[in-house]
Amino acid sequence: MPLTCQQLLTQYPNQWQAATVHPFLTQCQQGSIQAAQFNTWLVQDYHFVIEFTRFAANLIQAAPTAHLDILLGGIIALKDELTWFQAKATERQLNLNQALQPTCKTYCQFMAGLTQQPYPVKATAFWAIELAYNQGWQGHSPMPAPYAEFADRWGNAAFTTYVELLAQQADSALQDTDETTQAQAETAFLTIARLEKDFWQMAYEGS
Ligand SMILES: Cc1ncc(CO)c(N)n1
Repeated sequence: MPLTCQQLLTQYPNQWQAATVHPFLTQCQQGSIQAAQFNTWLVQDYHFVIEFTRFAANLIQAAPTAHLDILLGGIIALKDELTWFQAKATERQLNLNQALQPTCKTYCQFMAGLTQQPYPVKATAFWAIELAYNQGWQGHSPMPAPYAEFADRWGNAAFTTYVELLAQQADSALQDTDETTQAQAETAFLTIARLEKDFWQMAYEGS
């Protein structure tokens, strides 16, 4: 039986919960997050999304033709997202040219390493990274201003649909793979779960 995205979620509920439920999100929802902590997350996530965009390009390079339409839609969303991050940083008078924190650097290096993996592993990882934010922000919605627009960006229903389509594409790529590739996809999923948890925590560790 080939591995599926749903199977990964069913098999590792605790790891996935830790990736998508965190005091950072709870405090955004309660409006009690410290500005410095939110700003740390924002600047680091901007850098993360830059690297994620490069990963998306690499995924497209390896994708079967039938998967391009959904992935190109993702690229358009990332173009908007990068511009939006810049606008949010300007509003908050944040300098985006800050050094990457160790956790962000580790996550970016992990994504760069995924480019060496076979397409089914890349597709599973791309899905998991988007699902983490979709579920994390949606699961702590609604949020009060000024956090509502952050919660909506990743928690909105259209984004949920996009993530479901990414799961279908990853599932179809996983269908015809050997056990080694499936094990690599599973390892990537678990690494992403850990890095997502660490990424929320990072907001409390630097400024
Ligand atoms: C850390 C992290 N994970 C996932 C996403 C979703 O793209 C993001 N922006 N940042």
